[in-house]
Amino acid sequence: MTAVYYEHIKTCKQSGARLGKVHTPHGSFDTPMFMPVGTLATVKMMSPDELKEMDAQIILSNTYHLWLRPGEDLIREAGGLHSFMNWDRPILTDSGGFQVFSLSKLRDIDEEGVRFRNHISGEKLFLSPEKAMQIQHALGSDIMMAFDECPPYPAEYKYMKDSVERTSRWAERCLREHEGNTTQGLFGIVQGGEYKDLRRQSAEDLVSMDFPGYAIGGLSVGEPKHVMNKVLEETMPHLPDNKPRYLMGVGSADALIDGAIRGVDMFDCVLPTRIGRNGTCMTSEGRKVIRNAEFARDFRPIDEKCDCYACKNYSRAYIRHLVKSKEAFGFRLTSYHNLYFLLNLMVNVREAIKEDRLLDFKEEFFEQYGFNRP
Ligand SMILES: CO[C@@H]1O[C@H](CNc2nc3cc4c(=O)[nH]c(N)nc4cc3[nH]2)[C@@H](O)[C@H]1O
Ligand SMILES: [Zn+2]
Repeated sequence: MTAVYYEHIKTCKQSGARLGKVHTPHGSFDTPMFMPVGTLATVKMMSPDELKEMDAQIILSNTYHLWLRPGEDLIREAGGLHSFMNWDRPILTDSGGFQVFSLSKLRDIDEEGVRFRNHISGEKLFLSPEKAMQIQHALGSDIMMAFDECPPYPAEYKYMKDSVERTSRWAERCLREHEGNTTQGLFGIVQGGEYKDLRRQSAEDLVSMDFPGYAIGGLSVGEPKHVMNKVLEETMPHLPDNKPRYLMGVGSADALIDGAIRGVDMFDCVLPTRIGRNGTCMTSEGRKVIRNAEFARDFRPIDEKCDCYACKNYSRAYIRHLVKSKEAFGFRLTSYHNLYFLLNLMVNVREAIKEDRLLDFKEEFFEQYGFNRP
């Protein structure tokens, strides 16, 4: 049995979405699942106890950021990321490719890897498939990601084809570097942009290398929602049913539901904590910008249908006051609620799959959230 493996529980008769579990060396998690992002070895503003309180079953961290600061050697000396950040449940680490492209201006890519400048110190750096594996080995994450190129959206067909073929060659180099490692699972990342034939080629290349799981990359990079859904529908048939599928960087409520319907098992996004830090909350009636004047004397909870710590104990007026005053506790409450909102959404999605009614759930949720409103 590999370090990371998928257990299929059932498929929703109404939607085709699947209920499952992913088993890892640090425990298992239910799918479909949302994974809170802890880029710099912390899910911003949240303690591990609070994350457990909201039943976060797996969190993310990031190779690029931790390599730059504090450095993978220090984390290895600490006994790995789990002991460094006191999190004893599963951790998934992204491989750094995407972050190089989204954070470092001066960079160039060739067969060997990516040369770029450290976005903090400006020093010249080089990241290769092998280096990305070595860093994740030092971090000790349960699920590692292959080193890939996530081309900008949109990208020319020729560029995308060359990039997909290089990403497949890089995936082989990652597997070679990872050989013999029995305590960490390595996922391949499917690329190909919005080109159906390139998505197929990328998926077939990676499936032939027999990864324990597959991510769908190159999305949530500014493309319209219908393009994301189309790419998912065109990619899923080429991925095996007995392995997890992870849609990278996706985190709005509607995208999580639409992704689960199209067979996605794992999601991550910085959205809940990022918008929480500027005083915006996800609620069952859509997003509310709690810092707005309309909430100054509103003594209701953020979301009257939410039973999270923030909604059980504090009002919109109080949280608005804290956020306007730049009080950290205010951002802790909005972050806590937003993470809870998405984790709880996935609890409801899993329930709906169990009861073969995920399409009905989607309709009810979209109606209430206001997605269907013209
Ligand atoms: C919508 O929020 C913005 O967009 C990002 C989320 N979107 C996203 N797409 C991704 C694609 C890939 C990929 O193809 N490969 C690898 N290795 N990692 C990836 C990570 C990704 N994250 C947030 O960071 C935020 O800035
Ligand atoms: Zn709440």
